[in-house]
Amino acid sequence: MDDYKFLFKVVLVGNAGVGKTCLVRRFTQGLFPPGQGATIGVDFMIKTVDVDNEKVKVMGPLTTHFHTLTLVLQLQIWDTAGQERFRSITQSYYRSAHALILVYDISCQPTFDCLPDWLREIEEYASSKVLRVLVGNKIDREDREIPTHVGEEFAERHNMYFLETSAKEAENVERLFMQIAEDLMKQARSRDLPRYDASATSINGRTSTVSDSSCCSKFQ
Ligand SMILES: Nc1nc2c(ncn2[C@@H]2O[C@H](COP(=O)(O)OP(=O)(O)OP(=O)(O)O)[C@@H](O)[C@H]2O)c(=O)[nH]1
Repeated sequence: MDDYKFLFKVVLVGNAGVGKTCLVRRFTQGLFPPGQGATIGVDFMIKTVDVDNEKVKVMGPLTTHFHTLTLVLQLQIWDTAGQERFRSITQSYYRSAHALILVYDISCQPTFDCLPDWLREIEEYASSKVLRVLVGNKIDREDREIPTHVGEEFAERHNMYFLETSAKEAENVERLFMQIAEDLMKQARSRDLPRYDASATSINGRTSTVSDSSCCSKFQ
């Protein structure tokens, strides 16, 4: 059995208090922390999100047989501080991100108004290939200020995926991260999973990389 471990870096950004930490805690620990304090600098968590098996045909000079590959997918989720004073620290985490989640609070107009500033930062510091997702959080709240279609239009205009979530009510949180994982996995598969052909007698020792900034390796 051969295992391939894919590690993808996902970074959350957005104004202070929009719920970045709560989204991460909901996804990684299944809870909504009471009295969540502001993030200082950057925090990170790892979650193994998917284990997939793939049968591949291995054709040797004498025999042809099937091999089962176990694909293990991990998300390394970086939760950055929204406060301005941490900005120079958090910027340094953009570069190696495979996906960036830009979060605003649907009940707080200023967090939406700041999105263009965040996009400028992303453009300046992140890879141009980064997967960008816009998230309107706190949809459980009744004092909504930003209608869904406004968020949707903004995302469309800037080539981003869009999703509304509630970390509190666990709405769309799993879907958000799983969609990202699936997309990144799709990219990785189309690029770098080893190919098996007539000349391949052994698949041992192959290493798969997700992209130039990735950390993805075969483990024994
Ligand atoms: N109603 C509601 N409140 C939420 C939700 N998500 C987070 N909150 C609340 O919003 C506040 C800020 O949440 P955090 O997760 O700390 O926000 P943050 O974006 O990580 O903030 P910084 O670390 O300062 O950047 C907390 O009081 C949370 O309880 C949500 O989905 N619904």
